[in-house]
Amino acid sequence: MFILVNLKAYDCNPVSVAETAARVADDTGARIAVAPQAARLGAVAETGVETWAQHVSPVDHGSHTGSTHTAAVEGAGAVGTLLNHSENRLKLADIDASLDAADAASLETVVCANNPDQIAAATALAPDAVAVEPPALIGGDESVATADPEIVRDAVDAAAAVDDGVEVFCGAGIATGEDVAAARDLGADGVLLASGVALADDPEAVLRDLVDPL
Ligand SMILES: O=C(CO)COP(=O)(O)O
Repeated sequence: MFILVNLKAYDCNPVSVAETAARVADDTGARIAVAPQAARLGAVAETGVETWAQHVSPVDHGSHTGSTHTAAVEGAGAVGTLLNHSENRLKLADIDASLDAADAASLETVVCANNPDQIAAATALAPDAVAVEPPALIGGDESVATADPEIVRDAVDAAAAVDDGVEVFCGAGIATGEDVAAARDLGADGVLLASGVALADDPEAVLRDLVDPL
């Protein structure tokens, strides 16, 4: 199971979370990645943790003020990127173009989606993985794997029906090892989570608990 920690724009110390995640990954052999704000990618990558961008722009080099170019992200040390997070939705054509840009920079890709129908559409664009995250459960206390197990199962089936080489992750409300185990039992290959780590008093304890069942 892949544990991808999205720090969003939370008021936390990304380097400290990254150092902790790197230590827990080293100690346990679990695959843990951290996705900070774009401006902190380099600092996070320097900790040695697997580093992901939260978003990349669907643009080539050129006159694109304010964009997040994949080459810059890769140059800062990121190895992957989220796309189409429910808090940063993209047009279909822009997801496609961002995937091309990510491929050109050799970034791994996870396209987020709200529901199994969107998961099928996202899978057709051939990212490395898709992630189902019901917006209503994001930032909540109950994990998607227990609050809405059907959506995870249906997302796994929807992706497999289109391309069984695309992995399926789930996210929203995941904060414990039990949540990760439940997601795995529903067929997920990984989890996305944010507030459970970014807002934790003791991120190390949360990360160790998350990977405990793996
Ligand atoms: O949006 C998410 C991860 O990308 C999930 O957020 P929470 O873990 O805070 O529910």
